[in-house]
Amino acid sequence: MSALVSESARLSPTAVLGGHRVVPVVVLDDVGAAPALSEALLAGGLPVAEVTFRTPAAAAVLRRLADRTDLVVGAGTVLTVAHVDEAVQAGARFIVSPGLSAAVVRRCVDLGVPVLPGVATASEVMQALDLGLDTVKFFPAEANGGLTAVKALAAAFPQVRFVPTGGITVDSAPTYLAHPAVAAVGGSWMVAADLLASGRWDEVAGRCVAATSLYAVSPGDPGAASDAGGPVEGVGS
Ligand SMILES: O=C(O)C(=O)C[C@H](O)[C@H](O)COP(=O)(O)O
Repeated sequence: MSALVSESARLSPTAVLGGHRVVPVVVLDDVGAAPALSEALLAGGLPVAEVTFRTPAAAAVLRRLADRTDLVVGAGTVLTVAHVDEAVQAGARFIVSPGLSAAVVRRCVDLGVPVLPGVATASEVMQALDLGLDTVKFFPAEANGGLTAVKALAAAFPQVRFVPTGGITVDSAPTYLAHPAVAAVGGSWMVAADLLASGRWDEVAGRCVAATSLYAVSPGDPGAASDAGGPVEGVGS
């Protein structure tokens, strides 16, 4: 294994997920709701959250969620190097972007934080490969051709794994997850804004249970759930 491959494996954003293959994408502007959200995710058996940097409260929400060492919390909608720094300081254990910024990727690599940049085209996959990555988000998945597009990209790039996100539902997720090039999917359906706003935590937990029923968590996966509280530097090591 080359040094480049070894490094990219160490920084794999999916290794940090502890074998989980659905990433709840959270948009929350009420920091006070973070503890209840943590409990709902844990009760639903899906101890993972991507907190999007789309609200002024994002860093504070991320910090509150990351207080729980039994949750793996990352940051989404990370657009700039400054966002990366803010997210990591708040406890983000992985970074997700809607697009591919070499500056964002390089900052994450420098900090030793797994990064999942968004791609929508073959050219962007090639840029990700040039940056030493082997796992990318496919975004916005449904708007860009869905599973048909994933299959076409995977045929050209068999060394790449994809995390389709954007427009995916509990109904469409299984067909994505069944494709060998799909490492995981992201989505907001189990943490929908209306559920969070109205405090329907039982429904959030129930949707998490339904999401986890779509895949089997392999105990042999790198960064397995028992390591969920480990430091970023330990991911995949
Ligand atoms: O900006 C980012 O980095 C993101 O992560 C965007 C989210 O992945 C999508 O907004 C989730 O899409 P829905 O499941 O359709 O709500």
